[in-house]
Amino acid sequence: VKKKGVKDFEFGKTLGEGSYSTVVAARDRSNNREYAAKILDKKHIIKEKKVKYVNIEKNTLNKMNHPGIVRLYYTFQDPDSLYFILDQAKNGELLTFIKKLGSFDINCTQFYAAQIISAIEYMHSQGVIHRDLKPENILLDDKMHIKVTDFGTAKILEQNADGEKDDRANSFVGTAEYVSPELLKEKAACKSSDFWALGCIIYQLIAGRPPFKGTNEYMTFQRIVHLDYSFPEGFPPVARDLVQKLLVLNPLERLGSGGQVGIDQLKAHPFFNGIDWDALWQHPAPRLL
Ligand SMILES: NC(=O)Nc1ccc2c(c1)=C(Cc1cc(-c3cccc(C(=O)NCCN4CCCCC4)c3)c[nH]1)C(=O)N=2
Repeated sequence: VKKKGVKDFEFGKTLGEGSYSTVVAARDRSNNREYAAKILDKKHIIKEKKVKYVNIEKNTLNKMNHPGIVRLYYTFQDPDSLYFILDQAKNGELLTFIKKLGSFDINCTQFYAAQIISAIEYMHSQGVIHRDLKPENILLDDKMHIKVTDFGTAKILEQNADGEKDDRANSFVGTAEYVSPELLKEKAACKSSDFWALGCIIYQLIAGRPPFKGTNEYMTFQRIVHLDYSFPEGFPPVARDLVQKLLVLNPLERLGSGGQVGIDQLKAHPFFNGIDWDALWQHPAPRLL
């Protein structure tokens, strides 16, 4: 099969700008299929010592095959740039909808939280921790189903000597409001760190703002490590119980931790009563009101 290159695509409007990448709409000239091209400037990547992150993103995305995770179709380069040809998610970032609507009702929150759990369950089954889950990295496709993206700061848990996957990933990453206490205190993320971020996202979908937000990053970190947050009036009790079981300082005691058993306990939480986990990706998305 001939390897695709820049000439095989027509590039269009900018969909997003990151610190090390620009995402533009791309159309395959041979079949008119639409994609998102994530374009990275080689000089900038090298100068900022981000080559490692580019390889992590390519290696993790190449392992993924799940409806809730953005798919990597092709990679190629030209003299100045690296190109990742990915799924285009027509409706952009979940964050845009949270800002537009203020907050989601319980039915929409339940659906999107379930889709995020399904994507986390799959990532973890592949030995991948995302480490930077947040509404900006959760995209919405034309069916308003989610597609998790931005695996540049993900961690592939390596098989260690006795065949066990080591479960701690060292190096600081993440976005202040969603960073887990263990990452702040021990500089080590684990699978459970993704469930901490889930707790922050569920809180934000209902409250319209993340639970930990200080006037600066340091104050945000202080609030996290001291579990300094509160629920607004009218926060539904069943959602409150779920968030309180996710925003637990000890990663081992956090709902969802403990492998598949932990994830099954999370999926069995009363907040998800009525969710058919097997039909989740065939189910039409609820209308966002
Ligand atoms: N860091 C990353 O890896 N970033 C990525 C990766 C893959 C990817 C990615 C980012 C994408 C970003 C994206 C951004 C957008 C987008 C940007 C700006 C506006 C819109 C837009 O308005 N879409 C129409 C629907 N709107 C949504 C908001 C309310 C009004 C109606 C979409 C669509 N897709 C994408 O489609 N695929």
